[in-house]
Amino acid sequence: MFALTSVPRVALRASAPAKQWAAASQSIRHASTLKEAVAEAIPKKQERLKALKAKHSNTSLGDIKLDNLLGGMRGLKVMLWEGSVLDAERGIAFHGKSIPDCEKELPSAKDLGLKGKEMLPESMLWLLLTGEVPTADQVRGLSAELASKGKLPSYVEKIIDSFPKTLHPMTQFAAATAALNHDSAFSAAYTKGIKKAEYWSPTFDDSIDLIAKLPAVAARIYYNVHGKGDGKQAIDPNLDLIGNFSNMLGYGDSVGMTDFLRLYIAIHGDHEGGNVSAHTSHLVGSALSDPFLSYSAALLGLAGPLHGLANQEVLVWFKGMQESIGQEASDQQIEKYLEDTLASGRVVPGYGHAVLRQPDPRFSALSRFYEQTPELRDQPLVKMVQQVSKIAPVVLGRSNKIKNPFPNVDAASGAGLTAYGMTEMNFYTVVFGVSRALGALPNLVMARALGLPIERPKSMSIEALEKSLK
Ligand SMILES: CC(=O)SCCNC(=O)CCNC(=O)[C@H](O)C(C)(C)COP(=O)(O)OP(=O)(O)OC[C@H]1O[C@@H](n2cnc3c(N)ncnc32)[C@H](O)[C@@H]1OP(=O)(O)O
Ligand SMILES: O=C([O-])CC(=O)C(=O)O
Repeated sequence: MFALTSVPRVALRASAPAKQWAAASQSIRHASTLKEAVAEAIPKKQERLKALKAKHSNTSLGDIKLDNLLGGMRGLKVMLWEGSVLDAERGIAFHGKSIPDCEKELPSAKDLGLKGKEMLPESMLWLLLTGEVPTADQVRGLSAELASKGKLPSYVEKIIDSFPKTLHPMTQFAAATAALNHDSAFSAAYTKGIKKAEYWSPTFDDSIDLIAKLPAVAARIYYNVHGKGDGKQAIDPNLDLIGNFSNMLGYGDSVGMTDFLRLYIAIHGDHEGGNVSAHTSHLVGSALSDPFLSYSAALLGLAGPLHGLANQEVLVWFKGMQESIGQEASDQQIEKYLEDTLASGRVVPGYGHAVLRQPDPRFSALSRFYEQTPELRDQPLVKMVQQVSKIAPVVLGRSNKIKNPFPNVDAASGAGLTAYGMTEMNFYTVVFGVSRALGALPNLVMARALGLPIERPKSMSIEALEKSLK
């Protein structure tokens, strides 16, 4: 369906004049498939990168200090990442668009005539890959394409069914994702000797294939571990990606849950390139591992408690607090519980951030959803999330080491899932993992389109540092 021959010619000529690129970019709104739109966007990016390299190859972007080396490389500008940029004060922007911008501009469930009103993750995927807001028709076409590719091969179903129920769902998710590489178009093309300039095309095909299949992988794990859904992962060709995901998970009758999942998955999709999951997929992909392997590695990073698993940890922490001080706890009791958590040497999950220095706009988007949804507003856990979000910044702010005392997205996300009946907290990071592919995989496509090299930073031993800093 996506043979290279269907790619418009303009996309394949890297050195056409600038005017032509401008025309190509305007025509993206008329591209009928996402692949056509990406093919049209790529030459323009190649041209801009070429111009930057020609002019600024030796321009400094900042010094490297010992603190950077020892401090998890914070603040070092060392990666190219096209989908989004994170500002410490304003939060995430997807090709310059904030979450409220996206909520206004991206085609929503309502725009496609579906039940619900939230923006569709397909719209976000289109924006992340092309930098353009798609039309409702383009999103409808993408939804149909994803639905047509969503079914799992039976060998993967068997692999998932062979896992013990006690194996953490994230381990199952990463293992099944890696196994999908059996049918990787990129691996097959590479083995045949595809040219470097064409790498992006099978990378795109694998990426779309994986994004299409992740909901079914997740739902099968949910069914096996928690017994929800009907175990069949049937796909309705007339539904959007998340409409189908919600059905497979067994929540399809709840418009509220389906729409909440759309918002959740759209806003968790990308958080620039340096976070652990995104960076991992970029790093692994830079060795030309295919998208299934690269994203499997990303999921293993997402499974860490300081990153994506924090959404599970938040619920564990809330449960512990409710058991200790009850559901109707006073502000003073919560303050004391927070102080005790800090004193015990544990982190308060859902708070703090490596880059953000203000409340996470994704937290605000989820809070807005809760406030505007009558069936959620008065749920005890939702109320507690809001209550803690007012007290924790004060308590954490008293510590002189915590740089950001405000809530991040993980502080809010589990409460909505719980309120809609998904009480199995060890599945929450899997939902995050269905989402993060929207950002990580487009970056692999762009990295290959732009010919980025294998990532290989320099490391130093203590001895080497002592010598070089003498
Ligand atoms: C989708 C996401 O990944 S969002 C992040 C999800 N993770 C969490 O919510 C876990 C809780 N938060 C944290 O552990 C941290 O804030 C992180 C991992 C997110 C960021 O880490 P850093 O960039 O190192 O934060 P920061 O520079 O503020 O850390 C300084 C110190 O404050 C501590 N600190 C930071 N946040 C917290 C917190 N929420 N609770 C307790 N201590 C904290 C750090 O552990 C560190 O302590 P140390 O010097 O003894 O090692
Ligand atoms: O940006 C980060 O480091 C962590 C984060 O919020 C994300 O990946 O969504």
